[in-house]
Amino acid sequence: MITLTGFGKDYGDFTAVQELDLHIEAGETFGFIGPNGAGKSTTIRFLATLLRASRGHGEVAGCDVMQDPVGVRQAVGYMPDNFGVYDGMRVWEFLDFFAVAYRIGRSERKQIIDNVLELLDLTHKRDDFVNGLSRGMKQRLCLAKTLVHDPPVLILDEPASGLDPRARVEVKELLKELRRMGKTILISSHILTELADCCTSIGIIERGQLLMSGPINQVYRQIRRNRMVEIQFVKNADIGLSILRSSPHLRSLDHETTRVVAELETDDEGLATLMETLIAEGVRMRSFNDRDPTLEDVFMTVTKGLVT
Ligand SMILES: Nc1ncnc2c1ncn2[C@@H]1O[C@H](COP(=O)(O)OP(=O)(O)OP(=O)(O)O)[C@@H](O)[C@H]1O
Repeated sequence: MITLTGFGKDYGDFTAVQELDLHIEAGETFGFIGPNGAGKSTTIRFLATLLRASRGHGEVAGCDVMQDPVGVRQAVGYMPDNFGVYDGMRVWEFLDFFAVAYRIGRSERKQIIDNVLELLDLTHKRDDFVNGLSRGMKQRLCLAKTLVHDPPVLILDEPASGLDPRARVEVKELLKELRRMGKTILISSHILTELADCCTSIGIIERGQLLMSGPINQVYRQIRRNRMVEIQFVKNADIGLSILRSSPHLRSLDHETTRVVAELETDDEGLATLMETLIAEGVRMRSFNDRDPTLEDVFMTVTKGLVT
């Protein structure tokens, strides 16, 4: 649904983005992660047809970003990192303004606006003035305006920045809902916890270079070949411990009475075999938890902290 091939952008002598290749499948929620100044907004603004590439090209929903910007705009709902709202406009008028810009007919507009307000839980604010809304509500309204033309692709630049924890959770829930609706979503952030549980794939960018990208679990696995397994024994913990200690895959072991954290250099098959052996030897467990590294582990491993 979104492809970038050799995309690069220079501002004068400064290269903000080098040669970036990216591929995002339909239905993905892609987290675009990088420190401040890494080149996220530059890439996003190109995809939103607001900036010309210095090299390379891009495609969104089958439309070439440079050759067919109108096609791209029809397919994309774009939320910039800094957005303005107009004074003296009511919430429904703000949405109506964008609906008109997308040439949606008068007869359809009211229903569309009602639906979008309901989805974003803003129905009760319909007649309020936009500039009187809280930051969280303004952010939700801005997300609402990206949806009025029902685009298959959403490109959201730091949609949860500056929000309090409750509003952040609401944004995450909304993203999940939009994914369920079949939208392809590209969301940028430098706040990792924000993206960890709502993305299906991620890309990590630093100093204008994509350091790593792919399905989130694959990226985790690439970072840490060893698996961290947390086991809670109910019976025969001593047998369980000796099985673990004799495993050729064991790299480290941390245990306290009935709870064990074992680091094993193995794959899914290896873990399944271990579980089988434990059960066959009469070890009873109440949990066997293959703990993934966190997004923060991945980020710290991949980036070098070169951009400030
Ligand atoms: N119009 C511009 N002219 C000159 N340099 C620019 C311009 N826009 C961005 N840059 C520079 O390009 C680099 C990448 O900026 P960009 O805004 O794409 O980063 P970002 O990853 O979105 O950062 P942030 O998380 O802080 O928004 C930065 O060093 C920035 O200062």
